[in-house]
Amino acid sequence: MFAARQVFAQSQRRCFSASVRQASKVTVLGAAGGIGQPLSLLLKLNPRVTELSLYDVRLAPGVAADIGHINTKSKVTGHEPTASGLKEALTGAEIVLIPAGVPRKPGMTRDDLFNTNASIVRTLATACAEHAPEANLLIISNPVNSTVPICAEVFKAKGVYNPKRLFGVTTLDVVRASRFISEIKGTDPANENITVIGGHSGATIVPLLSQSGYSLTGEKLDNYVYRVQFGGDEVVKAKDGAGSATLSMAMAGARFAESLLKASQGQKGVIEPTFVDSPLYKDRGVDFFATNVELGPNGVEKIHPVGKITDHEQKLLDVCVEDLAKNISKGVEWIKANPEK
Ligand SMILES: NC(=O)C1=CN([C@@H]2O[C@H](COP(=O)(O)OP(=O)(O)OC[C@H]3O[C@@H](n4cnc5c(N)ncnc54)[C@H](O)[C@@H]3O)[C@@H](O)[C@H]2O)C=CC1
Ligand SMILES: O=C([O-])CC(=O)C(=O)O
Repeated sequence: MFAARQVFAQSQRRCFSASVRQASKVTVLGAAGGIGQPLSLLLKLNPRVTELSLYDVRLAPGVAADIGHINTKSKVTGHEPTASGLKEALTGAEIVLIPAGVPRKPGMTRDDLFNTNASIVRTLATACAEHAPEANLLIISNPVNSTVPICAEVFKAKGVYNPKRLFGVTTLDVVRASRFISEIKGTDPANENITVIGGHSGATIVPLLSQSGYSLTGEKLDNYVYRVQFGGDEVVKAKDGAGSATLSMAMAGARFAESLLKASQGQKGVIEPTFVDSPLYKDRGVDFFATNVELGPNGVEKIHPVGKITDHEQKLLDVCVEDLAKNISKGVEWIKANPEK
């Protein structure tokens, strides 16, 4: 009996160590930018990260040297666009975050960034498919609604696409939705977790206040929804030509990476909203959709359905799905016409 129990305990330990990672290399592509620097700083402060690899077309070794002096255990390396720079930055990564690309200026939509950022993301996704095909890929570069489908096509073309490992980072929408309702209701934002579904721009961002038991109506509801959908524009306007959200985005990206690390290190019930390859609206031409997603050692563990919503939320959702279908097919068509050479 005792021997049998010992064998069982040993096999349990083996199972645990097979699925739970002890070393976690995290790579940031675009690490010297407005988001990249504070994001890298927050990752350096995270004890779950054992190696932090920073790549940018400029300044990454400098950022790495600076962050590397912080007295936490993780090793920090900086990589430049040399012949082997991207390969070294990516090899062995468990998580790759991509905030590389240009940000908006006042008067621009996220879609106005498409022409520049699509090719940056294509190049970086190609390198990820070659050097870190099994990593979790977290796309921050806008327009997320189109850059995520571009990455999926790059991975498919290389024969390494795993839909469970590709994530558009929409965490900032949830962070804002939670903060803004706490301002209205006088609650602690740390206790708010408003579900936000859809995509990551304007009308594709759909907050589901009703699922948290709130029932704003009329102008109050319209103002709230508008603020969540166009929170990014608020920051773009306030920065007055110097870019878009960087610090709140760094926090949101670090939170999402932390959740993935927790899940890969064995924690159960880790749920984050994220824009993933999703079955929910494929029949309406939408292959990617953000809802709450349970994370696990293999990336996406379970995609939650939208759940019960009000008629008003359903109207917002219908507009969202129509816009998203266009954003997604724009990315797919572009990458098919412009594959990486
Ligand atoms: N998903 C989201 O919720 C959010 C997304 N964003 C998006 O994140 C992106 C980055 O924004 P910021 O950091 O403010 O811009 P930034 O201009 O401050 O930084 C971008 C960095 O990317 C680097 N870069 C450019 N091309 C590269 C390449 N081929 N390889 C590696 N690095 C490259 C640049 O050198 C720069 O350091 C923008 O597209 C922005 O719209 C911004 C806020 C929120
Ligand atoms: O608004 C932008 O361009 C940047 C962004 O995605 C956000 O802040 O949500």
